[in-house]
Amino acid sequence: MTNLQLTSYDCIVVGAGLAGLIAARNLQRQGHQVLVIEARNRYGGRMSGQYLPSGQWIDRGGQWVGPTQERFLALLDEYKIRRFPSPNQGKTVLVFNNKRYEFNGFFQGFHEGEVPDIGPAEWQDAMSAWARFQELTKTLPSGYPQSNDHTKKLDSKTFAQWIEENTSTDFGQWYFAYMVRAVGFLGPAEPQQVSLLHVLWGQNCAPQAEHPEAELIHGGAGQIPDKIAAELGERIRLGEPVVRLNYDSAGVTIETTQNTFTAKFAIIAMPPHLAGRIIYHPPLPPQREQLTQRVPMGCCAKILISYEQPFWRKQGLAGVAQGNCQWLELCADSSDPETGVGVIATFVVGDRYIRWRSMSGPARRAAVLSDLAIYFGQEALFPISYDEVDWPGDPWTGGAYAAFMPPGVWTSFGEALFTPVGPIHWAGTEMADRWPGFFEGAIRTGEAAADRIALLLREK
Ligand SMILES: Cc1cc2nc3c(=O)[nH]c(=O)nc-3n(C[C@H](O)[C@H](O)[C@H](O)COP(=O)(O)OP(=O)(O)OC[C@H]3O[C@@H](n4cnc5c(N)ncnc54)[C@H](O)[C@@H]3O)c2cc1C
Ligand SMILES: [Mg+2]
Repeated sequence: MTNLQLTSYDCIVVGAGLAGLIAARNLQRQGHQVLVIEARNRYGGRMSGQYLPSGQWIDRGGQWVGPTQERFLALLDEYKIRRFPSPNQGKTVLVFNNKRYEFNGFFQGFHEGEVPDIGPAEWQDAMSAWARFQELTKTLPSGYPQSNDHTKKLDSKTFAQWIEENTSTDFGQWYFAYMVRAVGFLGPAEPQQVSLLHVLWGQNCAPQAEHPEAELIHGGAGQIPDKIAAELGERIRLGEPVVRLNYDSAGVTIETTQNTFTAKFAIIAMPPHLAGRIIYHPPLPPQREQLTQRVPMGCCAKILISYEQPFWRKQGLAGVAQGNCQWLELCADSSDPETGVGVIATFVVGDRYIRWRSMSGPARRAAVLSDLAIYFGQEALFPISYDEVDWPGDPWTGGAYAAFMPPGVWTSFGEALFTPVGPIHWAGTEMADRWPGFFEGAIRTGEAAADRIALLLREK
């Protein structure tokens, strides 16, 4: 038995991640009665931080912001949160097939600066395939992928198939696998798991060329949820998973594990697979039911390793590394110059994650540190702290950084991602048409959902 709460709300927002918090805050600012219901005992979802004993913060979820992420930048400015350029002075390390290279450049699809000394045929193979990839992205119109003959063809292929057809060297193959596995394109995913159409779409609406990792935040992105939540005060309930949602044209009745609430509208602000776990009555349209069975989260753990100092700088290294090592394909310097502590953020992704997660805690740590030593030298073996964030093992997220589309999903079920069902509206970074998978996408969908509900409330 759950307790029926007598107040009826204008809108109940389910999920206090960034999208849900923004939606609720914006509705409340317009004078509407809102309630936010969150499963976890904390706000923020994938926006989550922590201070270490050293005084250095770490972001357990997302951490970076880039110059074209306008809504996120506006939010940072609104709360007077200061940023700093992501440290990248010095050489990048590339380790490919057990050979180590240092170079004054970087590549994640498009490349900048010096080219690594990988061999002209290998580099040329990657670059000419990149040019073809770019050409192919231009064949998609802007906005969500529509369903037509062209997109259906692209959606019938995995990214692995495209890589196979367009590269002829080991390095060329890895160049693209790295992009989808380490960098993301929403997911991240192993290339054989993701639709070519999805990758092309990700490249169009969230391109690395716009430098989404250009800046970091003093004190971390994880400080933001508390600031938004402070404005909502008592209107957020933590530790109450929503289990059931009944709806009709008059509104919604929402059951949590403890209580029952009613409202005119609901915004479900979470990744699609979690939205699909709620029991809806009447059942959702079959297209939506089918969609939420098909949108998996990326398989990725984040690891933050800190050191007395950013020791790699003494060797002229940037703290940025990429390569096909056994566990780590991407490392990034996340040291805040104001603390002096050295922090490397890294990820274990895809099939590497599955193997790594089956090992003991000490073995996982040893695996990560030994790869760091290959990239940055023996000092990497002696951190002052080591934090693993196992997002796939966390039932209230289920993976990182975000969800991705396997073949056939966009063109058969894509519309259900954002189409409201009666009084139920959707939000969350996965359904953004600009910067999906990023904080920016989450904010955009939260703002859009609040705008739509505000309009509907005026009409009611
Ligand atoms: C490791 C990692 C690194 C990332 N790096 C970056 C980065 O550097 N820059 C960037 O811009 N983005 C990054 N991202 C992505 C960014 O964090 C997300 O896009 C964003 O935080 C998603 O917000 P959201 O509100 O859409 O979803 P979430 O944050 O997932 O919020 C959903 C909320 O719903 C709650 N919930 C789920 N089910 C229920 C239920 N039944 N009842 C009640 N509540 C429920 C969850 O607990 C959660 O709080 C990263 C993410 C991860 C995980
Ligand atoms: Mg969030």
